[in-house]
Amino acid sequence: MLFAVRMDVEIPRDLDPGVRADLLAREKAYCQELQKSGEWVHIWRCVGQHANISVFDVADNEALHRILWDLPLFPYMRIEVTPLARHPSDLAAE
Ligand SMILES: O=C(O)C[C@H]1C=CC(=O)O1
Repeated sequence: MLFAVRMDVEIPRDLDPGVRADLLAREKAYCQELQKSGEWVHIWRCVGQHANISVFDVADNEALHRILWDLPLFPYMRIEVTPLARHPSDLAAE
């Protein structure tokens, strides 16, 4: 199942710099691990914002929920999930 996910990140400005650096490093490693497994298909930066739009290809809603819940930055994110279906005008669907 495909999902578009928008993640808006807001890390408190007063967070300890070491904690912040560790969180960002763990987030990057987790994201890249899921890209290698094929579940995190795309990640795009939203220009000028600490936000991304990503596409996930996962087994079901529960699998996506688990992935998002385990994001190291999860406590500092607002997340919007949109389930995707093939568009009838998509050439690939013909
Ligand atoms: O900066 C972000 O967009 C948040 C986050 C999601 C994956 C990752 O590596 O960082």
